Amino acid sequence: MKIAIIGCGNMGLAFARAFLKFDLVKKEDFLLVEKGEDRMEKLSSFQPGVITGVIGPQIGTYDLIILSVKPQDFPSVQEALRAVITPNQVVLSIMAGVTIANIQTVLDHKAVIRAMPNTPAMLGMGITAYTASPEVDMTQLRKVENLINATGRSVFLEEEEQLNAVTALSGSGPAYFFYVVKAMIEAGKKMGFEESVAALLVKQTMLGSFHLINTADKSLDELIKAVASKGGTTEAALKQFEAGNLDETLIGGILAAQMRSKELSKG
Ligand SMILES: NC(=O)C1=CN([C@@H]2O[C@H](COP(=O)(O)OP(=O)(O)OC[C@H]3O[C@@H](n4cnc5c(N)ncnc54)[C@H](OP(=O)(O)O)[C@@H]3O)[C@@H](O)[C@H]2O)C=CC1
Ligand SMILES: O=C(O)[C@@H]1CCC=N1
Repeated sequence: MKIAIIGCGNMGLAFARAFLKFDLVKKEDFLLVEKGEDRMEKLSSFQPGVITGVIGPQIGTYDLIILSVKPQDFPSVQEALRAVITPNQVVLSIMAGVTIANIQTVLDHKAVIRAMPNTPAMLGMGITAYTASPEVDMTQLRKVENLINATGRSVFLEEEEQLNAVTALSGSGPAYFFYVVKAMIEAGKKMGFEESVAALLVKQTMLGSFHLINTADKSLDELIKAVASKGGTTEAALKQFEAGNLDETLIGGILAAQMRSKELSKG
């Protein structure tokens, strides 16, 4: 399969690397479109078939076009892409909040898959939810699904609207996790540890706890209870979290992310 990627930043490149790792695409079958000079230089080590700063007619010869620019940069590629896109191509967009209908209209192109991955895709440990316009046939959908699965796991959604919630939950989710880890490391530093020691304590705690969630035959409440002894240290921390409505704050933040995704959908 020949793939053109428009916007080769964090996610565009993570996708390209994952496809290569699983031999789903040959290096020479990539066309990478990128704006930044320094970024283009970085891409050359990747040795793709073509690296370019402009969208030209050659794009029409690729099977799949991945749109991985920021939503606000999408207008900068629309006109050029609309002029060269061909009917048999499939567009895969990972842009937050940009709807299939919008992409179809501005590109005058019907076969569009919209997906929302997350940054663990860089390690092949991402989760991507996706949906497709009816004009994407089953063979095309399966091929793209295989590509997405090289970046981790995936889930097909019937309702495109749900991608706003996915964006808020798992798309942005890694940042919430890093935020909590960072705060815990800060607490460790405040208690007198070197950053490296605090980071080791926190990271291993998060890793082990994640595996407990996945393997222990206990609910999250039971897992919390198993740590929090009556009258003990954990209870003191949890009381403080509750007093500050930490769970409500987190839920509110995630709903704000969903709202932002909906706003982006309106253009
Ligand atoms: N980061 C994440 O966790 C996730 C991001 N997404 C979505 O993925 C998309 C990409 O995000 P991310 O990879 O983080 O962003 P990046 O900024 O890292 O990558 C986007 C790249 O596109 C380049 N670009 C901008 N305009 C053009 C253009 N006209 N032609 C070619 N290249 C262009 C940018 O260059 P320059 O920097 O010079 O502008 C940049 O290098 C976004 O739409 C985002 O919503 C989805 C899921 C998760
Ligand atoms: O913050 C954003 O808009 C993108 C979408 C999900 C993660 N990053």
